Amino acid sequence: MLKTFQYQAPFITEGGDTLEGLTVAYRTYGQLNASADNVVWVCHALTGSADVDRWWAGLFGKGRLLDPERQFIVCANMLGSCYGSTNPLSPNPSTGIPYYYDFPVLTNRDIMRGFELLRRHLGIRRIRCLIGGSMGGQQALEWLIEVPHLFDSAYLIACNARHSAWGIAFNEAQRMAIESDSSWGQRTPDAGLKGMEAARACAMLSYRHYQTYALTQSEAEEYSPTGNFRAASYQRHQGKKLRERFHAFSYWWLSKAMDSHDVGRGRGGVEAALERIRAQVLVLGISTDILFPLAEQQLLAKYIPHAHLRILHSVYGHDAFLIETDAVERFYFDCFAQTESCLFPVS
Ligand SMILES: CC(=O)SCCNC(=O)CCNC(=O)[C@H](O)C(C)(C)COP(=O)(O)OP(=O)(O)OC[C@H]1O[C@@H](n2cnc3c(N)ncnc32)[C@H](O)[C@@H]1OP(=O)(O)O
Ligand SMILES: N[C@@H](CCO)C(=O)O
Repeated sequence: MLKTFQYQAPFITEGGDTLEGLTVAYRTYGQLNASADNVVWVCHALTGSADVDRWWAGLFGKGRLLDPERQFIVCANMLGSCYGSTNPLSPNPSTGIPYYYDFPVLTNRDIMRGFELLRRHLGIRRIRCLIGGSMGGQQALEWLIEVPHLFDSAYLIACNARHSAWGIAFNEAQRMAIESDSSWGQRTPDAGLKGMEAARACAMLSYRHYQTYALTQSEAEEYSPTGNFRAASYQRHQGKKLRERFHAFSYWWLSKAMDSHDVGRGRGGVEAALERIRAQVLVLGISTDILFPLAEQQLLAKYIPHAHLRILHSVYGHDAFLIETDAVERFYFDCFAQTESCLFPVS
């Protein structure tokens, strides 16, 4: 069941804006044990939600990496997202109508502070393992740096210390697609949806890889050179699929939060920031990830004091972390099985 936490004090963003009545939606699975040392916190990616059992179903269940019979699992919807937390379509308490374009630009650090407020509200004092992939991994990093002694271990997948010029360029191209929709600018919840379809199709090129498309979307031997190509119909399907479950406001604002990502900001640079981390950290990179290339995970592993780097060889590109769940789990157990940080001992 989705629960909500409402923060009573004004929330001041990194950009100096104030949000009143901040809401963080979250789900918990399993029970906190007597020694309160079985908390696993999961940070979701761009269009995920607090329903980690749905979007990471392959990792979830008895005997799996995320096992509610052994762990107390928390997953919160990131601020700005449209799955229950405060976002641009939430009513502005001072007017009673949605913020729309007046919503402040949030940073990954703001989003992490939303998690931290929820953590205190829930009375959680230790986190056994913090797990995040992609944008969720970026937020997990922010948290590991900001509150280093809170965490025993972390699993950071396909993420980076600072969003790259390449990543920002991909996001800007997507925002341009949304902004070119003639309905963008209207104060209605469905503004920009057509543009968001194109934005998602553009994003797919960064979430997958040449090899993924070659493997799954190549034409059969006999095909019409002037007809509809499989890859073209796939792109359109992905756009429509997102349109049915997301809105352009969250998409636009979350892409800005991703652009803001730089763990070194105000902390003396990336290297100094990463060196503050105290947890045992497994960093996983994906061989075909063109959005968060391996060099970015190598940099994390170089400067995080207790880091282990592993590489998942996959044809699925960046999104392999959502698709190749057996491999994601295996890397975790191979790395942590014999350590105290392991989520459960392997006999
Ligand atoms: C409410 C919540 O809990 S949020 C949950 C949803 N959000 C998330 O899961 C966020 C993270 N998840 C994702 O990004 C994605 O779901 C992933 C990466 C895990 C998997 O992506 P998918 O789109 O499911 O996989 P894939 O790339 O193989 O595409 C399969 C889809 O494309 C369709 N497809 C494949 N080839 C073609 C084609 N040539 N033409 C048209 N459609 C095609 C398939 O029929 C399938 O459609 P369906 O999902 O509507 O059944
Ligand atoms: N496919 C992911 C984004 C990339 O991690 C999502 O839709 O959340």
